[in-house]
Amino acid sequence: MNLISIKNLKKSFKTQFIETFAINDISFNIKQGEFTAITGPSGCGKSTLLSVLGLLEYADEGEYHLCSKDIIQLTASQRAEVRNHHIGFIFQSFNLIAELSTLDNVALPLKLRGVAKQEYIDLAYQALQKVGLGERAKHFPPQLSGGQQQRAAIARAIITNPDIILADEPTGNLDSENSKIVIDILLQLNKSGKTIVIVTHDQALANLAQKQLTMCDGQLIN
Ligand SMILES: Nc1ncnc2c1ncn2[C@@H]1O[C@H](COP(=O)(O)OP(=O)(O)OP(=O)(O)O)[C@@H](O)[C@H]1O
Repeated sequence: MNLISIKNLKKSFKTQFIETFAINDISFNIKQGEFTAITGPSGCGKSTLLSVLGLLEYADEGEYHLCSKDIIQLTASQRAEVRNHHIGFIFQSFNLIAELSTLDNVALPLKLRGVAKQEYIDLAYQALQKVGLGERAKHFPPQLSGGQQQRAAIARAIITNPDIILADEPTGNLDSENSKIVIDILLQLNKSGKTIVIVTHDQALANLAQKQLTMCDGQLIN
């Protein structure tokens, strides 16, 4: 079953003097349970594509079906709802909130859903334990190493049990040892059935994926 279906997708950025076609007529499908890597040179549109898939950016043209739902037609609040229920996002720079404890960061997507306090605390502990961070629940992000922060970000991404995890250069800010830990967690999540799409410059990481989408100048070249 196709979890994601993209057809003739386009997105450009207009500044005063220039229009950049970041995504220029792209079509592809991603099946449930697939591990897909998006690769390509700097500036070819990888992050823009992931942001459109994650409903952080709007496409200009084309079709996007997620879980058979037509995403393009949705209002902003419907998109937020889809994001909260179906998508977990992992960023290169972790994007944890420094003023919240690790536990509260991880619990945030459930708080936004209105889940009861004891339930979100229990689930956040479970998610932290899954990524080997149970002992760090009360620490604040600045008190964690980069690798630990990314594992907390993964716990935040999986706490809602999303259909799909989108990761933009998830190992980009990590040393090789922490990269390996994060990659192993992503592979484990994929093994347990999660659909994963990563953007990466790391060809060794891309080679672990079942499918590679290679971009160049806003287009797919494979
Ligand atoms: N907000 C924006 N305003 C104007 N142009 C943008 C904006 N975001 C991206 N672009 C342009 O769109 C193109 C694609 O950018 P994108 O960040 O998607 O590339 P990328 O492949 O992820 O690059 P990198 O590997 O360096 O992160 C680039 O030419 C970039 O300059």
